[in-house]
Amino acid sequence: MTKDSKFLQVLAAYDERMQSEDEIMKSLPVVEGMKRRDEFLLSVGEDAAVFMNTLLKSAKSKTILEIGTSYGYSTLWLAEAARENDGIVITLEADETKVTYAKHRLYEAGLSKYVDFRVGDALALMKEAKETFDFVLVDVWKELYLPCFELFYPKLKNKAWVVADNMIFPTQSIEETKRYQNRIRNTGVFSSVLLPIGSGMELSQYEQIK
Ligand SMILES: C[S@@+](CC[C@H](N)C(=O)[O-])C[C@H]1O[C@@H](n2cnc3c(N)ncnc32)[C@H](O)[C@@H]1O
Repeated sequence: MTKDSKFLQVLAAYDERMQSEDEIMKSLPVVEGMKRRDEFLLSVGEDAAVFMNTLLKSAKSKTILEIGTSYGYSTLWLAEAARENDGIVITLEADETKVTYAKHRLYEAGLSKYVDFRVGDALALMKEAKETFDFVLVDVWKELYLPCFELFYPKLKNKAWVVADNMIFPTQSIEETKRYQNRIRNTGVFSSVLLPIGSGMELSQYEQIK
């Protein structure tokens, strides 16, 4: 993994924030943690990020959709691959404060040019989107996985990759993520596998019926 120094500096800042947040989150009762969830990065974590970054580069994916920017940790990794692929990350987030932070970090990493930040409700933004996608990361609140899928499915290019996070953890949202998993597997047009990376990722590749 060769990454430039600006990327590594920004990554170190995220890692520092992540470590202190992990301690706070561990000390909070589940209900309190849920109430305060907007304070935290809630990132996919490094293993999942490295996996997606590598996959994007091998697949040479150009039009990358991220549903759930949060504070931009996963966006950083997707954008680093987009730069190599001469592509773009379109990232959707409802919370403007988080987007402001993410924009600042991506600017520091020298990757702003490769990210199109769209602020608002992901479902509305996806309905408006004119693009078709080579890669989608689904990492929004879990009750939205299924409605999000119905909106991006018609916008997938042939052989597009779709990654959905939190298929294994947290266990409280397993019912919702399972519903997404059943839906994508039952279409019959995706090859899909559950990977024990990070919080569990459903990796699916779309293959158009000829
Ligand atoms: C798990 S976090 C994303 C983490 C991020 N992908 C990362 O790895 O750094 C989920 C994000 O989805 C956002 N979100 C929730 N509902 C949304 C909606 N309807 N439209 C857009 N964003 C939404 C939340 O504000 C939150 O920041």
